[in-house]
Amino acid sequence: MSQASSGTLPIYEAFYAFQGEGSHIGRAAFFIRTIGCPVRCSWCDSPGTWHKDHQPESIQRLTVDELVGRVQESGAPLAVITGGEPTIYDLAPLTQALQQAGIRTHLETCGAFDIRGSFDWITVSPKWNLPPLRQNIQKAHEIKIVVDGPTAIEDWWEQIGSHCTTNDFRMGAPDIWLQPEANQVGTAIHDAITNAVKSYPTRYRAGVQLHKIYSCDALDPNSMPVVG
Ligand SMILES: Nc1nc2[nH]cc(C(=O)O)c2c(=O)[nH]1
Ligand code: SF4
Ligand SMILES: [Mg+2]
Repeated sequence: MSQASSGTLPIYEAFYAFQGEGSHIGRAAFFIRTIGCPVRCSWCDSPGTWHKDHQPESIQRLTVDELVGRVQESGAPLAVITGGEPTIYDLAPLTQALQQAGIRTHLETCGAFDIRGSFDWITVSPKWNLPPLRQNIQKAHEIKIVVDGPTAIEDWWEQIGSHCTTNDFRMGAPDIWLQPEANQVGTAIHDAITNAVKSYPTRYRAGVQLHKIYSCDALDPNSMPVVG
């Protein structure tokens, strides 16, 4: 995997919006989306980040200082580092600089790589093409399962359930969000999620991609078009 060279990262987009998913849904957040993802999910909504080695003109490599400056200018209290798959890079210089500037650091990752950096919040969204490491499931503050078919919920529980020390949110278990895959939104997936939440009420939460309903990312001209 390639490394960030001397305090720079290849950035696909950096924009100000609100967190559209998970426990921080609706909170103002600055998004830093790195380029490069070896996972290649069929329904990826950021496939533009896949151009790991090919860098069209629109793709920028930014320094940590530039990135922190942009977050500060925006006024956002937190920065969501996402991708692509951001953990293919050493995120320690960026996260340290953000935290020193008083900005909280949140991570969106598939969990398949070592996490290098200091994060206030870790979201692991596991992907079958490259399943997560046990230690990352244990580090996660929340787990986001993209429900892309009728067996997705039980298949993922079989895969990661034993990695969780407890499955009861009252005992400090991470929230496990069930989020409908955008192209499959419809009654069957919604019903499957509703039934799972009712059957396992301490384990699951029903999720949504609120930013797609609002199209809020597009309000910032520095955001790239969302697919799906
Ligand atoms: N507004 C907004 N919220 C998000 N939460 C997770 C996102 C992601 O692409 O990782 C995302 C995103 O792309 N936009
Ligand atoms: S892990 Fe995320 S960025 Fe990578 S292909 Fe899958 S959905 Fe897209
Ligand atoms: Mg997205």
